[in-house]
Amino acid sequence: MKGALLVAGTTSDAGKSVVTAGICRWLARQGVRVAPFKAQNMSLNSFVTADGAEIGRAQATQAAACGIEPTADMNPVLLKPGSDRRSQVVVLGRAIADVDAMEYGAFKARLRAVAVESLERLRAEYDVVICEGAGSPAEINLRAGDIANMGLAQAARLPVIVVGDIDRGGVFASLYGTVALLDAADQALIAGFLINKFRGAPELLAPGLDMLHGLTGRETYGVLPWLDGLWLDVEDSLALDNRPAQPYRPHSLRVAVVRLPRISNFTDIDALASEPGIVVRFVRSAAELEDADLVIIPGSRATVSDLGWVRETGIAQAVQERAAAGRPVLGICGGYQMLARTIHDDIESRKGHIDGLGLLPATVRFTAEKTLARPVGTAYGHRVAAYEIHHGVVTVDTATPSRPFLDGCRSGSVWGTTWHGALENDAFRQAFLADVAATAGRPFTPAPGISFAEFRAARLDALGDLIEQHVDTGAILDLIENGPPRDLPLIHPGGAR
Ligand SMILES: NC(=O)CC[C@H](N)C(=O)O
Repeated sequence: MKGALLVAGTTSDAGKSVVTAGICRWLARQGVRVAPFKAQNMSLNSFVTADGAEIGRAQATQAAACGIEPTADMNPVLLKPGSDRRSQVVVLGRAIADVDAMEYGAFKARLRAVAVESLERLRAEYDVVICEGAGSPAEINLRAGDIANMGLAQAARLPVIVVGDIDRGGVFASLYGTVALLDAADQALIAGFLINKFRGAPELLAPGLDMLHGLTGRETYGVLPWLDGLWLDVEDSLALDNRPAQPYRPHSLRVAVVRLPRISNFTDIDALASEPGIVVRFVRSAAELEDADLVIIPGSRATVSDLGWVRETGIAQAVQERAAAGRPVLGICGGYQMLARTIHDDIESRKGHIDGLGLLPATVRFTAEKTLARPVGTAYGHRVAAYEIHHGVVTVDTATPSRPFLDGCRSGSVWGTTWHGALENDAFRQAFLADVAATAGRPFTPAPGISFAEFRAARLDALGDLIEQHVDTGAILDLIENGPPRDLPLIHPGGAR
């Protein structure tokens, strides 16, 4: 079979990434040569491909669902917001500009061609490409310049399914309204719907689906049940904030991750979810650090401004007191930079010389050039493969004694590294956690035989199962191969007359 499909959504966080990953996994299991694609992604979770290109983390995970190596073509445009107004624009894996929304408009026409070419290359290489939209296709103010939703679907003649999140409520209005707000040509590509995050009684939903069909002439291809505890690296930070706090148990290792305003690559923490007996909480206040065995300051897209927030919230002082008391703290990339003595930044914040928290003997200097790398090293006697994404270059001050830790250092109970993904390495993670537990005085021993790769594969399989069990897969295959049904009715938007 050969073809493609675009998975759009009524809102951000409707579940497009998860559905795309699920369809990819299900197709790959059928022996189909399939690849994921997202023309334009806005995310602070990114990944470095084998050839050193930066792409959205979700596309890397979807590639894993397909059983293939991620490439820059799978996410040709990545926007990384550094403030409410400005984003770094990454094109085919390289940061090319830092722009506001108006300036970005000027790039768009060029980027549509880039995205369409990437998709064409993927379609030449793979039999099926499952494309993920961005936000909602019914952002009518942005339709003219769109490259990720209907603009892409038109350019590449893609059939489209729209995913709606029933847990938010208003799912019928948003599905109907999404179609009705589009012009006739766009409507002709919208084949039907998927309902996501359903946890009610199917018999109560059924009449609504019939009515939706009557109103739109379009099928609902499936109703996906709510899946608890899917802590997936395909999620964005919106989903992160909806995560309920887990209870601490007496023997659990308690990890508090500082929820920085511009948190990036929080998927680093994901590997901890594979360890039984670890409870991870994202925290915003100093008080919440108190009972944690390990505090992690994760990556940040805006190190200096997030460091300002860390000081304002009192978290800085709490972390300094912890370190003085010999309690564990780990800084990763932006978090590591914050733990340094000084930061020189004329690039990201343009704030010049800033004092860090001074918990590690290190100095940070921001450079215009972005480091994108896939380093391999050793720690605790185990091999560690990781990835790096940063402008700030940290130099460890050898005049002050500290111990090496990955590419960074350890001083007392404070560890710092620029490396993302290190915790995915099983033997290293377990040795590090055992050290943390011993330092914190917590009777926690990592369970033997845990494999993050297997844990991740099992989760991707669960998504494949979700599609297999709850979606009319025959109809999806038909869409992929033959495009949208030809007789789809036009919904007159109505409007005031
Ligand atoms: N990945 C990160 O945490 C990046 C840290 C910082 N924003 C830099 O670019 O250096």
